[in-house]
Amino acid sequence: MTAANPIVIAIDGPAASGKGTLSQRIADAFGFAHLDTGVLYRAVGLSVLRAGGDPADNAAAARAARALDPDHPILREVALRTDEAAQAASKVAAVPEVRAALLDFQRRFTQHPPGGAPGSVLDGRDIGTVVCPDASAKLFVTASLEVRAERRLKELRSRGIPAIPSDVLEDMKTRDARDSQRAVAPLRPAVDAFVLDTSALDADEVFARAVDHIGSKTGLRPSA
Ligand SMILES: Nc1ncnc2c1ncn2[C@@H]1O[C@H](COP(=O)(O)OP(=O)(O)O)[C@@H](O)[C@H]1O
Ligand SMILES: Nc1ccn([C@@H]2O[C@H](COP(=O)(O)OP(=O)(O)O)[C@@H](O)[C@H]2O)c(=O)n1
Repeated sequence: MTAANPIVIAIDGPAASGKGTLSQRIADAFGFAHLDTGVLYRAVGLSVLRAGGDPADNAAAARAARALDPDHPILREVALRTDEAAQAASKVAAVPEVRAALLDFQRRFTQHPPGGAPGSVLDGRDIGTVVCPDASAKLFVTASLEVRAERRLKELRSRGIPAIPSDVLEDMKTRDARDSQRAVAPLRPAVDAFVLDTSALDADEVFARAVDHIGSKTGLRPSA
């Protein structure tokens, strides 16, 4: 059975800041479900490309967003991790109809966390500001552009996806700019978010600080 008011932890930040890594650890530690919302935008972008369309075409992007459901096989493809999918994602992400369709998807997840979990952790760009403004705790995870590009390069190579350092850095700059400057749900910390610069912190240190913050907001401690 799902709790009446499931807890939501919101984790936002720019590309490769460590949001996904932190979110999964928090979800595991507190027994919550995790939704990487970037995957939804990547799936919409990739669907449009696969159909031979242009991710900046509002109608095509909106159609793909409305067709996405939690069982769609594209959500599990390795191709979602490529720069091509990331760029397409940040284009469809500027389309208001896409954001509206994905808002419903995300809210359903928080209201009924899979597996009857008592709460959920969502990571993205606008979780604390738009998707879950009433989240129990909000974190904004960031790091310098150079550190983030280096992390993404290592990650892509470890997944067997070929990557050129200067391209990865440029991709990140372009997406940061597009995500921060768009009219709808731009990337920015919520006023009540705890901002965590991870440039000089390893994943364990980031996790420890996040647990302290979540504890101070909710009174909860990790159960695992
Ligand atoms: N604090 C950290 N220090 C070093 N590497 C990290 C840290 N956090 C995450 N990483 C690594 O950086 C890469 C990007 O992290 P990820 O969590 O996917 O970022 P995001 O979800 O913000 O795009 C991954 O390979 C991850 O293992
Ligand atoms: N909540 C979200 C999540 C992602 N996005 C968009 O989707 C793109 C890919 O998101 P992501 O989280 O997978 O990207 P990375 O941080 O992993 O590089 C971002 O550049 C944003 O344009 C968004 O607009 N809102």
